[in-house]
Amino acid sequence: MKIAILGYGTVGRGVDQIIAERVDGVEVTRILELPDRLSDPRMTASYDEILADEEVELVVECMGGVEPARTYIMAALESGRHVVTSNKAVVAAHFADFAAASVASGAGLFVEAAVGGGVPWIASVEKVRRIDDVSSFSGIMNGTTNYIVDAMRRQGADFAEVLAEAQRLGYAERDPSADIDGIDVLNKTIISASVAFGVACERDLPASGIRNLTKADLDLFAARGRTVKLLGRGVSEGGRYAAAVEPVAVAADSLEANVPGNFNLITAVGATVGELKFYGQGAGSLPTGNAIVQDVLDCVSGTRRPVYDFTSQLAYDPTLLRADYVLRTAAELGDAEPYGPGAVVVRDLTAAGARALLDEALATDPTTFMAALAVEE
Ligand SMILES: NC(=O)C1=CN([C@@H]2O[C@H](COP(=O)(O)OP(=O)(O)OC[C@H]3O[C@@H](n4cnc5c(N)ncnc54)[C@H](OP(=O)(O)O)[C@@H]3O)[C@@H](O)[C@H]2O)C=CC1
Ligand SMILES: N[C@@H](CC=O)C(=O)O
Repeated sequence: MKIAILGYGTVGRGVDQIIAERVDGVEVTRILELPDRLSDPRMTASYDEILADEEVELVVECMGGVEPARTYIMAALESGRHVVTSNKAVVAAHFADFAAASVASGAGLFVEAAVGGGVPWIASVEKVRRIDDVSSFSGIMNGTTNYIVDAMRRQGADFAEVLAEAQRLGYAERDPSADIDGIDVLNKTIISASVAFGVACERDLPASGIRNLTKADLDLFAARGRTVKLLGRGVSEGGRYAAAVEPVAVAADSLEANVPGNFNLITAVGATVGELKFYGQGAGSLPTGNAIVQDVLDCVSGTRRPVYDFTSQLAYDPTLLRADYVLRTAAELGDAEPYGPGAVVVRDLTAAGARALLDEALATDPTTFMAALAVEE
């Protein structure tokens, strides 16, 4: 099969390298690149030229961003080209439109690499759903922030320095605010909830990140047998679902606490299968390129052709996610109990209520950090 790659950055190069070195029967014949960087005979700056090439049957989109990625993906699907994308921002924003266009034209839509980098998460959730409803999912879905927290915790590294290293290694988003403010995990959580629950997921989910996390915060939690991980979570029960993104203070001996570097660990729960955990590199050129090439191979062989159906009648109910929350803040908060030096705990908040409380605290103390307390098993 002849394919085109849109965007020749960290992920696009990884895809090209893996196909060139390890895959027979797939050829990258076209690459969309910016006009001042046409360094390879396969490159063009014209997407129309790629669409006009009838030999190209599949388009790999790894440019990032919402536009023009949305327009290019829709045009490919409408022309009957299969689409494989790693771009969670555009999928989270337009998943239902892409799914409808894919069904209408019969072209395949593959989004494995958009969540969990090299971890085969999306295909596994699809497989779980052949037998079980997914009752919950939860996990570390961002390599950059896991890399940062791991280095701060194990090496006492400085937040800004280690973020710069994650950028150098190709883990971080173009604007790393998306990583450290939880936006990247929000997009991945929306996609995961859509696939896991078969619902057009609410986009306005509670989300917070680790921008204000300090070594002192990690020490505070360590003294209580915990560490902090940024988690995306979703739950579905009784015809309702909820999802959220937030730092969670997990037990120091939990699997999540001990996930190193750029690795992700995502858990799904189904009635008959029970708990399943998926672990691997969540970011980087070759792991993410691998996930894309796996999708390409599924498409070429016809072994997997996801059909996304978002017609489930689940109602969004943010009260399903509740926890106790620790805030390290100089702000005075009602209903708060002491937790440690400079920190308080507020009991039994919804994730949405906690996000509102965080905003209130940030208005007084912009350095406030908040984490949910994971229930001790
Ligand atoms: N890096 C990773 O580990 C992972 C990334 N992803 C996702 O994959 C996508 C790509 O990420 P990544 O490879 O890291 O990003 P990069 O910025 O490294 O690569 C994107 C490339 O696309 C180019 N580009 C942007 N717009 C256009 C356009 N209109 N025409 C042609 N080229 C264009 C960019 O050029 P320029 O830089 O000059 O704008 C850049 O070279 C993103 O959606 C990201 O979220 C998903 C999983 C893991
Ligand atoms: N910036 C993202 C890249 C992969 O999705 C991350 O760090 O996980």
